[in-house]
Amino acid sequence: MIARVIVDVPSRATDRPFDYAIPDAMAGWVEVGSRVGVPFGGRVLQGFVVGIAPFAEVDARKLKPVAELLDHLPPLSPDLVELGQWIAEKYCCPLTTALQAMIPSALKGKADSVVRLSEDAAAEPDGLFVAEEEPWLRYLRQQGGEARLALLQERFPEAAASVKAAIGRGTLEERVSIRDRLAVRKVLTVYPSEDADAVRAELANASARAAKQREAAQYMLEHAEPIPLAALAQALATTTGTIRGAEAKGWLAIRETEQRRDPYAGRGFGKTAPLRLTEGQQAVYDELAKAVDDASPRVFLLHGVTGSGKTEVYLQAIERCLKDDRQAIVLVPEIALTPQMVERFKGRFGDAVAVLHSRLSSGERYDEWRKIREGRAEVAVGARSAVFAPFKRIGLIIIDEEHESSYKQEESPKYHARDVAVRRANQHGAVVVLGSATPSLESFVAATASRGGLETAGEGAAAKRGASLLPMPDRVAGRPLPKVHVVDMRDELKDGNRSMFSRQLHEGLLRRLERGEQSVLLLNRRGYSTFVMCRSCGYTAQCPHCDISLTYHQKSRALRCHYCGHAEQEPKACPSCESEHIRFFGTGTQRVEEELAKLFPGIRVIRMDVDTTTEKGSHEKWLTQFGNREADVLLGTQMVAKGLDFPYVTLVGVIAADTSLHLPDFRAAEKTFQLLTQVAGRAGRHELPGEVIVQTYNPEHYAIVSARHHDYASFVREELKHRRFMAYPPFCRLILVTLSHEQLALVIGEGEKLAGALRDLARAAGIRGSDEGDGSRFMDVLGPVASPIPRMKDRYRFQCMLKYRGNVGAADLLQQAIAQLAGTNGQPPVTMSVDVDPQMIL
Ligand SMILES: Nc1ncnc2c1ncn2[C@@H]1O[C@H](COP(=O)(O)OP(=O)(O)OP(=O)(O)O)[C@@H](O)[C@H]1O
Ligand SMILES: [Zn+2]
Ligand SMILES: [Zn+2]
Repeated sequence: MIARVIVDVPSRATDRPFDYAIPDAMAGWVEVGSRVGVPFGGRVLQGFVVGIAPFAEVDARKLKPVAELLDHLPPLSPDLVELGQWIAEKYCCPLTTALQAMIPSALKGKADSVVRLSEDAAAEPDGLFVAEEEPWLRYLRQQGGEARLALLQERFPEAAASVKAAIGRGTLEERVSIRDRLAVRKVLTVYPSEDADAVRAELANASARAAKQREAAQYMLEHAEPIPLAALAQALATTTGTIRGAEAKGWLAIRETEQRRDPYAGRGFGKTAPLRLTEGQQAVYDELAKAVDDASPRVFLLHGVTGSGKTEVYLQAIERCLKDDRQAIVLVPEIALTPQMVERFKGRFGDAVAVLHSRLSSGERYDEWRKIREGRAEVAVGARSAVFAPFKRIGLIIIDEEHESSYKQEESPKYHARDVAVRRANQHGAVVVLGSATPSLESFVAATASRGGLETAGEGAAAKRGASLLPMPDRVAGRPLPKVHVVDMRDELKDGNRSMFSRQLHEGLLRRLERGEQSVLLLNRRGYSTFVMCRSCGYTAQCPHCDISLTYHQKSRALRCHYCGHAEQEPKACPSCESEHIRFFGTGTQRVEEELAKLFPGIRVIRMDVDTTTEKGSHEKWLTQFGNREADVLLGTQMVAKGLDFPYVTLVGVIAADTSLHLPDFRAAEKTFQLLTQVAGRAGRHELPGEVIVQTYNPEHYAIVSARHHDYASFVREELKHRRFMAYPPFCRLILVTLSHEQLALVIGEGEKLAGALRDLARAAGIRGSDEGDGSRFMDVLGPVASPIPRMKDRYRFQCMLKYRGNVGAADLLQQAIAQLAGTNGQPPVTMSVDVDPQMIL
């Protein structure tokens, strides 16, 4: 039999299956989805089996055999391999990149060379043409004749020649294996002896000297439960050696067992029972339950205002799905994957929940992943990549806060979890629920297009199957949405208030302090930087390697580049005009915190931003403290806007609403509206009514006006007008190609060639531009133009944008165009990065 293998070299030239013979010993073990080591260009590389065939396409005698099988259970299933093929095609990336994204990082092994003495050489030392006193040889014998080559090299750097010679003669054999970066964690565990009566009898007669050993044996007789060796030693205040002594006497047994890392171990999750659904929830649930029972693929957009009880609907829909003996995946934005969220799922489904997110160690993530694959979990809750959870029978995939841009991966494979989820649901006959209080325009339009007659690009995830809209317009228990006040900061300045807090927000905070209620303060930092500027000449400090302002870090008094890490000292005088009036501008969270302390002496503030949440578990710690009312104010960036549900929060303040409004991104208004609506939704979710104060310099902007009135519909109406006029998604689709290289001329030249090739290919295929024809099917090639960040890490960046509509095969044309630019090595002379359906235009 033949294995078709995709080797783990992410390049265009190797992006196809290569055939290998399956050795007899491995037959039956190698499957589609298996991870193997295969000889390739003089090395052994890791690869995935994507097909098994009876015959090779090349001369069978030239076929090399698969060198090793890396796992006994294949890490990928055939349906995931197929999904990978779809991703590679849609997002223009090598198949290996797509497949690698589906497995935990702990499984991404690296090649490792092992040398061992050949049988003959080991038996017959004289047969070796190396002096017996060679230290490396002595070492090798001590190690039982085998050692990692890297270790040998490290210990005996001078021995390279004689080791190589020995390999050349065949007295040393080299074997290349791919070791996982991380294996299953093993612990030594103590078990009671199988023959308890015999032990009892022996103990009765044993000498008094081995008191501690007897104690250990006695303990195991009384406690039938196995216990880790270290724990037993500690409990008995003795050494592990003593317990091993008892083992030697046969009084107990010590075995190696696998320890599973459970990041939530020891945390009691109070069991929750399903709530009685409100009328609105019930109507939605009924629809979902029916679809889950049907087991045919469907997509729903659940548009429920903040606090409408979407999570409870998810929980009960999952329950329904589990009853059918099918599994469920819940995707949550990384930033919202708070303990609060995890608790809700663990509380309902207990141990059947596996949690996958980036704050887990790679070992923990590996164990959670295996819990899914081995069928010990039925619900996976996780960030973007949890869409690849290795379940066998998926019945339901929920994407909470579906509008979040973090569902799009920014590195290759640049997939969107929403689209992947829809594809995966099709494979499994599963239901997809996209939930949000502020659905993305793409999803909303897809779910209403059939009814409203909107003609759009119509290829989005939701559009494929005609998504159905499920509205939940009211909060549970008739609670009102909070009142939103918009404060015009220009008026504040006119009236002589130069503080970053308007009089209203100041007043609001004061009242909360008096009443012992809590406030959430959001500093909108998107598009905001804390930069250093000279007030005399306007000079701003720039990174010497990237065309971007340096960011000021107060703690270290240093200027740092967020793209390349370049750091320098804060300047004392302006490098341009030598003025001393150079200082840092901008409102970082640190400055807000200082200002709060000044204005409200004794105020207790928890600050959450990238600086205070780097440590593992810090996120969780801050939120627990806030939940316990150990602070008056939770101050933070975007991360305080999502998913939090605290009963004593009655005020939400937005310090600078419009910093994100003027970004050079066609989604700027949409993102601002979403952020404001989401953060406003944190207030007054329980008995106490809430209030929101939004500070802005653009009070008449429709994004702000709509957020103020909780009016999603009017926002969408206005925004769609702009999108249609500018021909942006959802009225077309985009592919962004970024070219980068150290040489500017090369980048521009290749950019011109690429754009030219694309235009020629389009013309040859009979595809017109948007200004010709009726606009229902077109493709425009824009650029090349300098990227918004024109230089990064000393590399110049130019971009081309494909704007298209209808079935034009844009990704395919792009691949062809790039292939035309490729040199003899199969690669174009500059780096090209392709982003299909880009979320970040920056
Ligand atoms: N049927 C119900 N009866 C009583 N309380 C409910 C019910 N459903 C939900 N709740 C409560 O209402 C509150 C808001 O619900 P939930 O957090 O699920 O809203 P949401 O729609 O997910 O909001 P957001 O989009 O703001 O995160 C929660 O405290 C939840 O426990
Ligand atoms: Zn100056
Ligand atoms: Zn830089």
